[in-house]
Amino acid sequence: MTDQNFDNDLVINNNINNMEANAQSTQVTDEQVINWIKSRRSIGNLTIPAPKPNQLEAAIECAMTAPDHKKLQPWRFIITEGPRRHAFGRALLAAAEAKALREGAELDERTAEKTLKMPLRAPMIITVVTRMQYHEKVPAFEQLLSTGAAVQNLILALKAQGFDTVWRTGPLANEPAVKSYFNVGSEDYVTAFVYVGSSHCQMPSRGNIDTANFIAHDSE
Ligand SMILES: Cc1cc2nc3c(=O)[nH]c(=O)nc-3n(C[C@H](O)[C@H](O)[C@H](O)COP(=O)(O)O)c2cc1C
Repeated sequence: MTDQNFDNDLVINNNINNMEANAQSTQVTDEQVINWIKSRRSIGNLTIPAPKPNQLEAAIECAMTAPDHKKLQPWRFIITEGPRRHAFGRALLAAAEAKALREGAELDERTAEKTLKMPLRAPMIITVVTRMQYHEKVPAFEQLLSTGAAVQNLILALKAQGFDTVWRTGPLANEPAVKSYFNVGSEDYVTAFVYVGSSHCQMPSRGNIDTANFIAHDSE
């Protein structure tokens, strides 16, 4: 991002502390944007408010700008809210029971209760599915990665509008009972459950991010 970009058009909504649609906008610096990206933290327990339809739409539009080889648009977004979270919980429980049975184990009552209540940890869950398409130039892993990029855009766009999130998938996400609940084909993947809501929780900052062991320069 150059200073010129910044001067010209970099405006983001500054309503992080004001979840009511306060249309105040502020010009921000490149450094502020970088620090804002680095400040993202996952929050496990979320409450209302959840995004309004226009906020959700904006976030999904951002998700759909993810890099996408051959424009396959392999992603689908399924919104679960309100009482449907109980139905989703029942699907997770059915999945956990089937998995346990398959593995010759038994689900104890505490785990069953916890599983049933999982979707109640946020007022909204966005299930992101990768709908695999055959394309000779776009292997499955690229379609999954593209969906992952869409999820990250979604999360950042929700954060920009004042919402907290956590990306969960867990061992039940692609169990048959869950896929069947969301009408996900056998070749397709539940790529994310993005739990969305609000929180007053202040997560500790990440501190310094040490990149040294993660970067190599291609040189002779
Ligand atoms: C594909 C994927 C699946 C994940 N599944 C879970 C999960 O099931 N449960 C969980 O607690 N965290 C899960 N995480 C990790 C959290 O989203 C989060 O990144 C992690 O708790 C670290 O917190 P931070 O985002 O604040 O750094 C998953 C992350 C990814 C990318």
